[in-house]
Amino acid sequence: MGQYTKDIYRDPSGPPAEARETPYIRNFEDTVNLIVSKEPIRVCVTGAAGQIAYSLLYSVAKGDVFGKDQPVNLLMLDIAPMMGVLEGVKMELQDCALPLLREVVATDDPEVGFKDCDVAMLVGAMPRREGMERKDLLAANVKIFKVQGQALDKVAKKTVKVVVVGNPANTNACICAKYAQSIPRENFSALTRLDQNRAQAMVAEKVGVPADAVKNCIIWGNHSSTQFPDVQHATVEKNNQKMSVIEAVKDDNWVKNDFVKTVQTRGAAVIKARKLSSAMSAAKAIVDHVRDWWFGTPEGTWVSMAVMSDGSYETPEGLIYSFPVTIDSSHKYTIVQGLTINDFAKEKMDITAKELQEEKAMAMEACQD
Ligand SMILES: NC(=O)C1=CN([C@@H]2O[C@H](COP(=O)(O)OP(=O)(O)OC[C@H]3O[C@@H](n4cnc5c(N)ncnc54)[C@H](O)[C@@H]3O)[C@@H](O)[C@H]2O)C=CC1
Ligand SMILES: O=C(O)CCC(=O)C(=O)O
Repeated sequence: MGQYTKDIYRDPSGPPAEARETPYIRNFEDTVNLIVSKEPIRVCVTGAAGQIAYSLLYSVAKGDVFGKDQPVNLLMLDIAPMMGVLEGVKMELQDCALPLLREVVATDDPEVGFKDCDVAMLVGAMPRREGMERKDLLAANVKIFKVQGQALDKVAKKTVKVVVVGNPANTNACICAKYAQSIPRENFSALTRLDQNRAQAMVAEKVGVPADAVKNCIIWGNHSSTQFPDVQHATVEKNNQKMSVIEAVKDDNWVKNDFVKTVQTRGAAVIKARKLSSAMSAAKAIVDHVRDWWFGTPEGTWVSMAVMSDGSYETPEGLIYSFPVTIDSSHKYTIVQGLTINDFAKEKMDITAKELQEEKAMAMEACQD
């Protein structure tokens, strides 16, 4: 991949190089100057030869996640038998001629893939097939995350932000964090944004508004069929009026039954229809998750992320549990506090916590082998 230099894009009529320490935007050329003046960040995507990565890598490389002025070095990790395929993905990325894309590395060595990385998107793992629960993947996949945790611990930046996507995502993230002791716990998360997006889209359809008119749907707990999609605190804007989703939907039975069940089992429904698990929507959700972690959440809105439980809402500490969080401009998230939890919600939140405790126990055992 050719390296850009500031000189190639310098505006000849502009100030001399020494006066350009502070980037400014005046015209197209100055925008390009701004891009070339930023240091590339190092982003690792694992499972890079797989179906989710095929959409995700393009989005990252074209600026959907870290912004249109942030160059990226892509570190693509997969297993040895996939190196041929990965070379093809690398060629395609190069052939996109993307201005933000700098170095592209294809490797099967986690210590190369995670070297000095700023962000790690851990997608690589075995996907489930029709009829399986995500926890059926546990024994096979959890060991991948032990090895990757150890490698992150050794070679990644201590500020690295990690999102685990490979299932069972919450428990894999828990194991990854456990084996990366030198990296703060709060730097590890698992993806429940796809579930949030599904919930948001379902409510929007029910109310008859665009998806972005619905805010603050929550996913509590595990990215599994025990998760609790909750719209008790969500809002919707319809005909220039903001109201609660409960008020707009006016169907308590739907909110408590059809809605919850459909979101919980949407992954399985996609597998049944496509004979493959969600990929386009998963890649979009990863983009949403990491973009919000990087830039922060807009005032008055929260997003769902599975993060290390600190006991908020009486959840057991030490699980990677999905909560509503707000994020500030320095990448720090805070679990939203003080939401009213009714008996219906409490029961659902406990069920998913119990499943996570069981998964964690099984995962710890699998990691002893
Ligand atoms: N949390 C979520 O919302 C979602 C999670 N998923 C999960 O994401 C994972 C990936 O899904 P797809 O991309 O569809 O699967 P895929 O089978 O198309 O790709 C997975 C890739 O991971 C690679 N891989 C396996 N072991 C690896 C290792 N140790 N290191 C690096 N790469 C490794 C495989 O060689 C393959 O290229 C699955 O576990 C799936 O269940 C999928 C959709 C949503
Ligand atoms: O359902 C699965 O096991 C794979 C895909 C997934 O996690 C999802 O679509 O939510």
